[in-house]
Amino acid sequence: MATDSWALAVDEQEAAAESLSNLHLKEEKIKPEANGAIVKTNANEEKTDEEEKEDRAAQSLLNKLIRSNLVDNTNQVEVLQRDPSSPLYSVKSFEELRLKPQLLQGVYAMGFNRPSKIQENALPLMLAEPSQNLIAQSQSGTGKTAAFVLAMLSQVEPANRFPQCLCLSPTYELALQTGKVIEQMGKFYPELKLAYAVRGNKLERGQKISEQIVIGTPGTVLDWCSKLKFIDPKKIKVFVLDEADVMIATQGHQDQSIRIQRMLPRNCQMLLFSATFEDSVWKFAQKVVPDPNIIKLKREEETLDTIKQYYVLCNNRDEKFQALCNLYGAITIAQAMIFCHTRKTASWLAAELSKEGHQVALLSGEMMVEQRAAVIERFREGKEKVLVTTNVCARGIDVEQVSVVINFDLPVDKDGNPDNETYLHRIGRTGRFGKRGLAVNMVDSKHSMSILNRIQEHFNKKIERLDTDDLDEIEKIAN
Ligand SMILES: Nc1ncnc2c1ncn2[C@@H]1O[C@H](COP(=O)(O)OP(=O)(O)OP(=O)(O)O)[C@@H](O)[C@H]1O
Repeated sequence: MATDSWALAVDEQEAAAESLSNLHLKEEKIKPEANGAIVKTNANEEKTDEEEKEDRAAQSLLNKLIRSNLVDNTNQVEVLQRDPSSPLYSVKSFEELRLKPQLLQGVYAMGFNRPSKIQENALPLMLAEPSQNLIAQSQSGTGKTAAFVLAMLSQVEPANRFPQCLCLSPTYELALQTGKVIEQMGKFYPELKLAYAVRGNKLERGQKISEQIVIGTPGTVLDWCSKLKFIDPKKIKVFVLDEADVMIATQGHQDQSIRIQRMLPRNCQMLLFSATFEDSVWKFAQKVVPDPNIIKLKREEETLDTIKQYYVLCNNRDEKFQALCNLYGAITIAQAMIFCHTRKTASWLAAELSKEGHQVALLSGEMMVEQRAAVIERFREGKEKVLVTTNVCARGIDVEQVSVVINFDLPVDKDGNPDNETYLHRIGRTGRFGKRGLAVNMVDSKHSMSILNRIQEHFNKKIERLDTDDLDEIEKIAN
């Protein structure tokens, strides 16, 4: 097994390097279209060390860039009200929210017909009088951004030329994405202006900003509120903490957010949104949102119940490749994702498949975020049917319509043990929305066979052997 442990060491190094390089964002390309906000977009000035290292932010951005629709979620919403007598009810239409006409126009201009589940529950609460605090959790892509943007836009008074709503985002790029939603939704309010408090946006000392909404990263917002005094925090009516889970993964952001929150008036409405609710997020949420109402919408459970799982026994990488070629016709009936452990294997495999005349896409950690988004977008549109990628690179990215997953390498953790969570996450998405999923695992050594056995035991689900030289068997799995 000497070669195995050596390979694992190489893999580990590559995987670590991959996660580090995930945030090589091409900042100068994204230009905010803020009305009146001046933003200097110098990449070097913009990034902090923490942001470089943080790859959750890149995943979140990728998901935002590739997503054009709401994520379907049939799970129930859990609502915990602070005051049980407060009139909390769900709304089924945007009209029922009695939004200002300009906002209703903005919502419809964005193509939204009715509120999403989180919007339906959170909006009446956020718009209630007197104002209420809220902690809301719902998976990425379920409409949280639109929800708090509507809350900010409903409460802002455009005639007042000073900041009234403050929104914190974990990174520059995520701040720009949210800024775009504010601009789109608020476009029928011509007098409304938005400022980006991000590093690189240098204003003259002593200046007071007149934009009614400020969106930015915690460090710069803190400077603008305290040291530089561009913003009077006492005049803020609505304070939003977006992507709290991504936020606290970045060192320093948590403390800065708390320091900003302490400068705000007592009656300022505090809203906190997160895609997940680990303990750390929850603790942070309770520190920055006093007396909260809580809305939770669970992520749909991933399950292996509707998925046919197979393994193919091979002796080496070339045999795995041959087996994959034998399977190719069957797997490309649907869209397939092929996972490799390292970038090197992924690049090799994509090149070999292309040489065989197959059209495949490669998603790799060394690509810039926009390049990765473009690859996933093409795949999502069905322009390529097969996407070759690594686990690190594809972690946390939702590609909903995949119904075939090939583990060219089985998922292992950094100690070389089976990574059951990743296995479930990769495969457990394939059979969603009633579609049947298919998973094929390539095994090429005693070591990988033992990993497969441990995965079987863990999930208590049998993984059948598949002979890829047997055409009848291949036909069977395709149907
Ligand atoms: N009511 C709606 N009707 C139709 N589309 C919507 C609605 N609300 C949001 N969307 C769209 O759904 C997608 C996801 O929404 P949004 O970005 O608000 O989700 P999110 O929960 O904030 O995601 P994240 O956790 O990644 O920030 C966006 O493309 C958005 O334009």
